[in-house]
Amino acid sequence: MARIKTIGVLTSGGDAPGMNAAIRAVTRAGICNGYNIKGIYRGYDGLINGEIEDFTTENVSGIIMSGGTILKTARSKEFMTDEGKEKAYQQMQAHGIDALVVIGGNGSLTGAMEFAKKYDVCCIGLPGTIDNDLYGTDSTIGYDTTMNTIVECVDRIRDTAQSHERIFFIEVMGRDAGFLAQNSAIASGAEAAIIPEDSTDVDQLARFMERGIRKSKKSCIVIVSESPKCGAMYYAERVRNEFPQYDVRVSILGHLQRGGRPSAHDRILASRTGVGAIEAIMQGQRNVMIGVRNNEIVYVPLSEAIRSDKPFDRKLIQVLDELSI
Ligand SMILES: Nc1ncnc2c1ncn2[C@@H]1O[C@H](COP(=O)(O)OP(=O)(O)OP(=O)(O)O)[C@@H](O)[C@H]1O
Ligand SMILES: O=P(O)(O)OC[C@H]1O[C@](O)(CO)[C@@H](O)[C@@H]1O
Ligand SMILES: [Mg+2]
Repeated sequence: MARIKTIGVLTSGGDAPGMNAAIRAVTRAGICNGYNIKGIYRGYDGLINGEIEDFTTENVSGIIMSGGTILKTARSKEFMTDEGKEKAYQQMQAHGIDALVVIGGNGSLTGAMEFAKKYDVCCIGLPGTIDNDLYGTDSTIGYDTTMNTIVECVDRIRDTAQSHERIFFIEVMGRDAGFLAQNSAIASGAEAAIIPEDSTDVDQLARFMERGIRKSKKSCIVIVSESPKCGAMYYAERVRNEFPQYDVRVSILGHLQRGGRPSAHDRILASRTGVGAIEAIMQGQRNVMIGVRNNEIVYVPLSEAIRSDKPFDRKLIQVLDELSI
């Protein structure tokens, strides 16, 4: 493969706090090491449509502290087709882009992997998603900020739950992963979490109600991981039917979880992995995600990073159970 001179950077999938810090790090580390950097707007859609701009260090001034993504983002249906990928490749050629840095979640990195396979281009992934569902990195950019946002919301809901002696089911994001739900439940002192990782044969609601009643607490907070069928509404309805003596309310936190200033942790993770992406390119790495494991930068093949079985520490379930008596 010819020497890489120009690197394109894009954000894709749901925005996540810290994506701007990652764009800044890729741009500045790239420029420091002699590369041309091009910002690609609106994710893969922008690549397909040629929404591409030369980036200087000024393009990324004053953004480290902002949520969202200055490059905008998209969930591109077209990139999932062969024709879409072909158009994207043609645009890369036309703009002289030799390598792509894709900041996004498991879907975005799946797209990068498929693209790299088909066209033999260098794609480097950065783990940018609030869901923390990428394999091979301890945390993803955005996860820590979102966790803190959830905890702040739960603290507030706790005040009203206690005053009215109610059970609250609070629904949080996470797609198919319960990291946000389980850890925010521990951090906010919630009474229970209902998560996909624990949904095998146990009725999580029955288990909680049994424990909850034993505890004779008058107000309870249950964090529920989003799910198309069994979200917070579903469990609240069940309690209304099966335990009519309780006063139940639901709060779905929704997209407020994705906004806001990134935490220091996410800014540092984004900065380290952004610099790591440029170092990886300089070392001739291809088609890897830059992660951090045990405080060390790691290169995770994209095919590994998108695995759907990121380990979930079941000890966390016990921690929550024992501390919520
Ligand atoms: N198999 C695939 N082939 C090509 N592109 C894909 C593929 N899977 C996903 N993508 C691209 O990645 C985009 C983002 O994926 P997705 O909506 O799953 O979000 P994500 O990157 O996982 O982020 P998050 O989960 O945080 O929102 C998709 O809209 C699509 O453009
Ligand atoms: O903003 P959208 O497209 O509704 O996506 C929501 C989804 O994106 C995420 O915020 C990030 O993947 C999920 O937790 C959530 O299910
Ligand atoms: Mg995802």
